[in-house]
Parts: sequence; C-alpha cells; structure tokens
Amino acid sequence: SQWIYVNGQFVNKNEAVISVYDHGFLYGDGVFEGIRVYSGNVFQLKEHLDRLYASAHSIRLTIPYSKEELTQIIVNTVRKNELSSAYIRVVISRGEGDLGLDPRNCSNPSVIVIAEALSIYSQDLYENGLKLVSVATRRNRPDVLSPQIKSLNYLNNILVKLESTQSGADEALMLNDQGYVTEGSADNIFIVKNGVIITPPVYLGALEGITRNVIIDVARNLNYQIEERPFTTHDVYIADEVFLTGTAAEVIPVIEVDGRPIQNGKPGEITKHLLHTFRDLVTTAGIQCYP
Ligand SMILES: Cc1ncc(COP(=O)(O)O)c(CNc2cccc(C(=O)O)c2)c1O
Repeated sequence: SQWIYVNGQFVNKNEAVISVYDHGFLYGDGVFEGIRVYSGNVFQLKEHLDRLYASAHSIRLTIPYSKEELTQIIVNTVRKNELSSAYIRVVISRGEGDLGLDPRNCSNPSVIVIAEALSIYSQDLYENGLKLVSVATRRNRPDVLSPQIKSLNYLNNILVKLESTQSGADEALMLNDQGYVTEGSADNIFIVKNGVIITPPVYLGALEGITRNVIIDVARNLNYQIEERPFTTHDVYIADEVFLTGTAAEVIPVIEVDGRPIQNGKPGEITKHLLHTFRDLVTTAGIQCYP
C-alpha cells in the first residue's frame, strides 16, 4: 500500500485528505516541488528545498519545519514506501481557513509529501524528440505573479497545455508579453546555435529549473560555451538543436517547432551528449535514502 505524509502523519493513500477549506485547494495559495529519486538517491534535494523555502518566503508562508526536518520527512516517506526510483511531490499550502482570501485566517500550513514509483517517459520520446507549438497564452508577467515562484497556481501552465494538446503538439512554448521565449508549460528550454548553448534568463518569465541549472553546470564542465540571453521563436526555428529540461523530463530533444523541422528533424548531438552525462550523475549529487 502507498503511504502519504499529511500534516505529521503517514496515512494510506485513500485516507490522504485535506479540508475543503484549505486555501491551497480554494485559491492555489501555496508552493510545491517535484523531485526525483534515482536508485535511492534524492537528486538535488537541497536545491529543491532551497527553492521551496524561497517560494514560500516570497508569498509570506512560513513552513513549520526546518529544511533538515523536511529533508528527514521526505527521506522517511521514500523509505516507508520502499521506493528506489521515485517521483516525490512536496506541497505546502496556506492551510485551512475560512472562505475569505485573507491568509491571516489560516493558522496552520498544510504539509504533504507524496512519493510514487516513477512513470518513465516513453524511451522513443528521447530517441525521436518532441514537437512544440508556440501558444497565444503568454507567461504571467513577473510583476503580476513571478514565474520564479513555484506556486500551486498552475492555471497559466494548464491553459498553455490545453492549447498545445488542441494543436496536436507534444508541448507548448510560452512567450512573455514582449514575445521573447520563456519556457515550456512545465520545463525549461535550451537552443544550440553554432556550438553555443543558449537558454533564456529567468527574469524574462521562467521558473529557475533545477534541471536547467544542472545542465548549465554539466555543459560548462564539458567545456561547451553556454549563455543566458533572450531569444525569439525565429531563433528557435533556425537553431541547430533545441531541447527541454525538467525533473520528470530530464533532457528531451525537440525536433519541430510550429511546423518547422529543427535542422534535419533529428535529436541533436550536443543534446544527446548532455543527456548521457546527466544520466551518469543522477545517482550522485543528492541524499541517499538507504545509506
Ligand atoms: C513552469 C516550469 N518550468 C520549468 C520546470 C522545470 O524545473 P525543474 O527542472 O526544477 O523540474 C518546471 C518543473 N515543474 C514541474 C511541475 C510538475 C511536474 C513536473 C515534471 O517534470 O514532472 C515539473 C515547471 O513547472
């Protein structure tokens, strides 16, 4: 059976419930993380928790545990479910309140940790690559709701996802209000041009992805030239390679955007090199659940 951590208790999956007055449910008032476990190693756990606490701080939500305590809860949840390769979802909401918006009426944040056996993306996605479509719905502006806050407000991402599935594409490309490329609906984007790897600066309107930052380090260690600078869909169309990064996605090649094949319409060589290097390090750089 699957055990879920809910507000201090491990409960069975079908008993894992929260109040309908929880403001995470009523208003999306909360933050979350998606984390992967590779062979018992919680990959980049510190970095994920740093982002979780930063997002919480940014919305004036105090997580009622230290990072060390939450680390232990996460490890215990993985161990209790006897998982070795897993996907973890950590959710911190403002908690139960009344029907009004005011967070001051929510006295106890909800803390939930879900750990599930991983459902791997089909191998052919990595071999054949994804088809993307740029969509009309823009990324929420940093002065409206910062995309750097990994909040429970994923309606912008969901509306974008609805547009991409409507178009029959595998993933959506979000632009900001100036038309610059920001990221996918739940992943970051990189292009390669003349051997240089380029990714948008997060201030344009993207989540600072953990995988994005790992790939930047991996690329630098492999002596690739890598830059953070704005680009448009035109730059994407004429790129030598395009790929996406994300916790579940890892590194996924993109072979077509808005009907334009990327070069020969096959995954790029640098993309494949980065993926293979990434795959080699995911069992290091983290916290061992079964030391
Ligand atoms: C908007 C957005 N941008 C980029 C990423 C990639 O960030 P990480 O490299 O830290 O995962 C995300 C990731 N956020 C996210 C949310 C839900 C599921 C999944 C998944 O990859 O299954 C990812 C995201 O939600």
